[in-house]
Amino acid sequence: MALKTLSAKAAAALDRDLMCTGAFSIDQLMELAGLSVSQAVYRVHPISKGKRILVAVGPGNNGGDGLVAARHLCHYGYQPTIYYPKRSNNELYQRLAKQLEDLDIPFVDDFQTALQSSDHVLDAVFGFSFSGEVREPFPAVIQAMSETKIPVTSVDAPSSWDIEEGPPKSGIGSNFHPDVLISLTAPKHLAKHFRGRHFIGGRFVTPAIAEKYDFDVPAYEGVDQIVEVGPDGSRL
Ligand SMILES: NC(=O)C1=CN([C@@H]2O[C@H](COP(=O)(O)OP(=O)(O)OC[C@H]3O[C@@H](n4cnc5c(N)ncnc54)[C@H](O)[C@@H]3O)[C@@H](O)[C@H]2O)[C@@H](O)CC1
Ligand SMILES: [K+]
Repeated sequence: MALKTLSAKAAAALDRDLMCTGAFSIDQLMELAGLSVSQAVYRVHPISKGKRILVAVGPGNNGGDGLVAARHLCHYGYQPTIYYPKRSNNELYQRLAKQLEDLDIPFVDDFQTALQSSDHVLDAVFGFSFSGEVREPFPAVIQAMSETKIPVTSVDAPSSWDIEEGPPKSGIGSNFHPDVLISLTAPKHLAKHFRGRHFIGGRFVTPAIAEKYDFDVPAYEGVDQIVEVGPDGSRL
């Protein structure tokens, strides 16, 4: 058995398909994505390992998943802190941020300082629409996540990795190897280069969609929104 993965192009088409033919709204997909991410963090980093979760939030939907996950983590009893330097005018993200502010979750401007008093980092900077060289202000964030001894969980992609090819050969991101990856709906090609703990979240996909995009829907258990898989995609 081999891990079935999607290109960035297929992942974007799948997303559109879920919303057009699948009748899901973006809010729903983001809520399900963020819920899966929160469960993966709970699985790898139970509260007994430390409550302080630093969430690095990027400007797109990957960042939105991070905002949703932070809300769920707060309700589980964690203390999230949000680094969100490029706020969008998009109403959806503004509502997600407001929901966090109403829970008194702090937003900080200095990622490196916040990192020093964190127990776990959630990397929700870039997902499958990332391309090119990392632009400001994110190079220092990727560098800090590469160097920290604090465990890092990446949402959908280790931020700065090429979606098809994996880690860059040199420069920013070339030494970024997060401990955990949670692939949303289906792993992207870069997952073949990932060596940490790998989870899949996407317990809403119809068999027809999975067949159309040729990926495996793992066997979820109980009320779980995530499944941990090995390098070949089989359930652990
Ligand atoms: N079905 C799914 O799989 C779902 C996926 N979602 C999430 O949505 C993500 C994709 O979201 P988007 O398409 O909004 O894109 P991303 O969040 O991957 O990133 C796009 C943003 O990053 C910026 N960016 C791209 N390259 C950059 C660079 N080199 N330097 C600095 N900034 C850069 C873009 O300007 C844009 O603002 C997925 O990876 C996943 O996390 C969910 O929110 C919804 C459901
Ligand atoms: K990410």
